[in-house]
Amino acid sequence: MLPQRGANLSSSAADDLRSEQAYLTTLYGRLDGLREQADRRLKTILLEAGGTPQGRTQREATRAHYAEQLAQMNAVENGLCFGRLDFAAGEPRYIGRLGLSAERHDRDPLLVDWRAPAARSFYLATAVSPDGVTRRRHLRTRGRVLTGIDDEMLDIEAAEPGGREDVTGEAALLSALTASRTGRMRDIVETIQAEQDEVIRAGLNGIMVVQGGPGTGKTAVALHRAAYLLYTYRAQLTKQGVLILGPNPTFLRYISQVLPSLAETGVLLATLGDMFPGVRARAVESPPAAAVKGRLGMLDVLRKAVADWQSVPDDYVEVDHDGYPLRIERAVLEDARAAARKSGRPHNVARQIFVTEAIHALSLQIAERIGADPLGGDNLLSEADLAETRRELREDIDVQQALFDFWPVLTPRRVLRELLSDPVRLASAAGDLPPEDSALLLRPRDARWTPADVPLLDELAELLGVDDTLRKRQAAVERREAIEYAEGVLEIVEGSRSLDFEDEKDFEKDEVLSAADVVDASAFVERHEVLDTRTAAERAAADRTWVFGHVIVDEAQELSPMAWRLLMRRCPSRSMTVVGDVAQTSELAGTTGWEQVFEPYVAQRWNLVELTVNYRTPAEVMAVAADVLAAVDPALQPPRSVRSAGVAPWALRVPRAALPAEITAAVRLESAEVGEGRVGVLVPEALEPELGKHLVETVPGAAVGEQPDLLNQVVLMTVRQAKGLEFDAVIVVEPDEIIAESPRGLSDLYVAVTRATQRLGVLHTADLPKVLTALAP
Ligand SMILES: Nc1ncnc2c1ncn2[C@@H]1O[C@H](COP(=O)(O)OP(=O)(O)OP(=O)(O)O)[C@@H](O)[C@H]1O
Repeated sequence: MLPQRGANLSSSAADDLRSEQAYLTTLYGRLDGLREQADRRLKTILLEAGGTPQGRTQREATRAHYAEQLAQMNAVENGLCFGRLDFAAGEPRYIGRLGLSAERHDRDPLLVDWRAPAARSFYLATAVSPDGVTRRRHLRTRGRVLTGIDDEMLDIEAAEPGGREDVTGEAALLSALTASRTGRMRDIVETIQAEQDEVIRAGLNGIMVVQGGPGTGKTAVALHRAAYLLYTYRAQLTKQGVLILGPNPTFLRYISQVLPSLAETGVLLATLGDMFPGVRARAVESPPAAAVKGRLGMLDVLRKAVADWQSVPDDYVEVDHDGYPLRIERAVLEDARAAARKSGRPHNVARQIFVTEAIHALSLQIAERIGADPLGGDNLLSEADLAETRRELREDIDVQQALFDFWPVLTPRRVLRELLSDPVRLASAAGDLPPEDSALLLRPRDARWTPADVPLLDELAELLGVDDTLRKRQAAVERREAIEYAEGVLEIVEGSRSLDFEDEKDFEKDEVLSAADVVDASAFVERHEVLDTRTAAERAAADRTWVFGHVIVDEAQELSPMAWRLLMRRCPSRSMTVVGDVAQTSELAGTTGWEQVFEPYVAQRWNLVELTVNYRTPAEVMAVAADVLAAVDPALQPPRSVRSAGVAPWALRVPRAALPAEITAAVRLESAEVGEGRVGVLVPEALEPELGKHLVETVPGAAVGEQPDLLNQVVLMTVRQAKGLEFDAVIVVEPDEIIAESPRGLSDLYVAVTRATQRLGVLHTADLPKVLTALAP
């Protein structure tokens, strides 16, 4: 029998709770049933072995399918069902993190996935435009227990006085917004707002830019959009994968729980520093140096740097070949180089042409010496002799080495490392780069990679290319060896056939097939080749040339033009969601206008969507932020806060010598105010070491350093590190220094003050900067 779908509209609150709990229990029962079924099937598959290569591939796909189903069902254990819609006519509809079908297929689903079209009214219906919905109900749960119900009546007459038209599910939304932060971002699936829903459910094609002020839910929307796209275009996107690019590893950890809680794991979360396989670029460098690396002017520098490795001798070099000295003249190498360059192929690929041309010229030189007709006739060497001469030259180690010296096989890392650490190479490649810029690039040879190096490495990988012939030759050799090995194995099997069965009296040898009867050596190799069982995201992470089905960029305003080139290469279909705020740009090579970014790639063919409501920062704090924003650019509008916190932001002037101790005191006070919540102390870069050291000495468990753990209750960091994060209480230290530290200092201060979800305080030793005078006592 179908469970009764909840209570009718007139039931009492207690009845409602009871009947909704019963429905929840039914849903969990169904989930458990499906989970057991998937688990059983998975175990059966894991016990199967052998079979044809095709059979094994199919089995692997089925295994992955059940494993994924199980992971999804485990992920939605908390908050499985969070909403219900009642309609003027028909059955109520329950909305959850996952769809659950009824056992009988002719019945309506028990639970509708939040991403399904049938769930959409849950996010869009309003009293003015109810779309047939009479009531939206939010179910609050802890584990499998229902703890509360929030109802919204959606007919105008029944609407509560004072209710707001601009938000849906106001009670549930406010409860989510005022909850203490935990150091990990939560999903917002229960309270997505209409303007956010539009972005989340937009189609897959084209570039959509989501511009929104701080706290408008850009990150939340980007993550939910990834989950929506994977649900709606699953076949396409699980194969190609979805990339989410975030600003730094701390931020990635902060958002890392959101997609798993939505039962989606097939997404690659990465920073720019992760985008070159084999390199984890984490070192910090000066913002001006990063800015130079981010500009398109670097393209010419890199091209020249590669060309500089294609050298020629002043006059000639001499090698020993076949017992005779062989002169390799400058002119021969110049001609070979010109031919290779003319091919337009990447350096490592064009190398084949260089070598072929040079060897050809040298073979003629040798023919001249040994094949000259003493009687003055044509050269005595035949075409076959010449081919043999070329083969000998090719195989001569000394010749190979000489040609290698003039056109070496190069890796991006080597070229970039040498370029940035060798003043002679840098000066030669710098070209039109102003000397002060190229001076910023120079660094020690053993310097660690920085995120701004990654687009340069990627660009060099394109300029250098990979000479596949060697790799293919190597793969063919390996396969030949594997077949030889397989033939050996089959011979052993064949040889041991009589031994295996010799004790069996009634054994009819000819009736038993041995391995060699059913499989030849090459099929044997295929069968034993390891299947690639990695997900698209895992394979993409290891492959520089991977092309993603969709790319989502967060804090996109910080990316440099060189970084955009890298990203566009990963997404030739230009299926992208780009979220950011041009008022928050800190990176000097970042952007302050989206047109500049996309014009070169898609001209006008990109969409701009704006988010206008701030869900994070209360009105009192936003009033302070608005003054800072006006100083960044008077044309920019701050987003509208959805709530006020009832707490006025404060500022306190303290003597410089007392600053560390005053921070500790303020942290203690704010910690007491926010209870379980988080306190963030945002400081100028220059003061971070000193103030961080003092804080960890005086506040046990405070997190500081390059990648502080946000799970700690108190975290001290620079504004740059705090990009995209939030804290219940924020203490901004020395705002005038934050402004002075960078040409984008005002934007940095804007970011700093908008990190607060409840409380904001400012500690300063000099006069308050003009933009914060509203805080003066
Ligand atoms: N519809 C919503 N329901 C509940 N919480 C929401 C909603 N939208 C946003 N939030 C919350 O508001 C806060 C800010 O969201 P988010 O970090 O995505 O904003 P943002 O636009 O990326 O901000 P910033 O530009 O400052 O990084 C988060 O705590 C997020 O969970």
